[in-house]
Amino acid sequence: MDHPALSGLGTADPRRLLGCPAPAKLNLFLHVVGRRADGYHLLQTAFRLLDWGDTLDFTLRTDGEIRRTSDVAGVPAEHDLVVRAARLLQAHTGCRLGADIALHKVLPMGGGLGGGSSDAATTLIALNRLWDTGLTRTELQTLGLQLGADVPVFIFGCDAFAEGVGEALQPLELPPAWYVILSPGVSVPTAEIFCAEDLTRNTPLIKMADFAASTTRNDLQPVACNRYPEVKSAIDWLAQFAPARMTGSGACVFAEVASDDDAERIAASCPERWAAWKVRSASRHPLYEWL
Ligand SMILES: C[C@](O)(CO)[C@H](O)COP(=O)(O)OP(=O)(O)OC[C@H]1O[C@@H](n2ccc(N)nc2=O)[C@H](O)[C@@H]1O
Ligand SMILES: Nc1ncnc2c1ncn2[C@@H]1O[C@H](COP(=O)(O)OP(=O)(O)OP(=O)(O)O)[C@@H](O)[C@H]1O
Repeated sequence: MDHPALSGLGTADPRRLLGCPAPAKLNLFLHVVGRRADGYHLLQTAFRLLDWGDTLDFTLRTDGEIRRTSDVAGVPAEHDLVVRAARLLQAHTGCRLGADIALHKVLPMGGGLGGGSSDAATTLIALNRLWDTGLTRTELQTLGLQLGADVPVFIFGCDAFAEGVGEALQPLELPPAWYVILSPGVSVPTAEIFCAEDLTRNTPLIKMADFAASTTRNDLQPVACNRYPEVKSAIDWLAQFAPARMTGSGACVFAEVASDDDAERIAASCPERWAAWKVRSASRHPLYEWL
């Protein structure tokens, strides 16, 4: 019988899954609607998956070790969400297999693009396959939530309207779109923004059907702009071309534009001190069919 990993990306070797994508997300809006007793905030947000992200390679080990085989600047292996995700899956399932994991980082860290969370989600999805541990999508989402509030949506695997701390997900049908994304060159710690005294925490609830860019906002944006003026400068610059907004807790900002050409032109004219990308939406996670 074929090992499930045989149909892995980029290899026919059942011990390897190479080039597994970990896509970025945008929060098209983000409302803070309350706070739980444990300090975590209750949100309403729209997650949009993007056709752009990190990639990971997984190689089976039979000795149970989890090793990260690539360097990631500023993230020691023991803190890496990828390593933590692999250990969590081992502990949860009692699996005695291990893995060498190479992480090829493309997404800016602390960017609000969910890079670390997506890396963790891809690790759970890929190792569940490589180790044949057989967890369902829902079980992996629940496990992923232990690693971070943004992990479940990547396992859910499509654009979503999210409530709770971001884990109560409903699929969202959105037309394909082009975005320009700017990184203003600062890294914004998520916890610092959520802990800020000046954060609005009582935005009224909306219904999913009422979601529209014009009537929503990112409640974390004013706090991040106050503390990191480069975020505000990037929004102001991008807003010359199209309505611009911060994603997640920042620092990246984005605008939806009409075409590939517009995205190319705007990204190319970005001030040199910032990085800019033209990015297409992706309605499905590339590993969606693996669960
Ligand atoms: C801002 C978003 O990216 C929007 O999608 C997420 O809410 C953040 O998700 P994340 O990066 O996976 O965040 P976590 O690693 O779970 O949490 C980091 C810190 O942010 C704060 N936090 C996060 C999520 C949330 N709903 N309420 C919070 O108050 C907590 O202080 C937490 O200690
Ligand atoms: N594999 C990883 N990739 C990126 N960051 C990681 C990883 N593992 C741990 N981290 C830590 O997590 C922090 C946040 O990284 P990440 O890129 O996910 O932020 P983010 O895009 O703001 O996420 P979010 O949108 O989920 O808040 C980093 O500063 C880093 O210290």
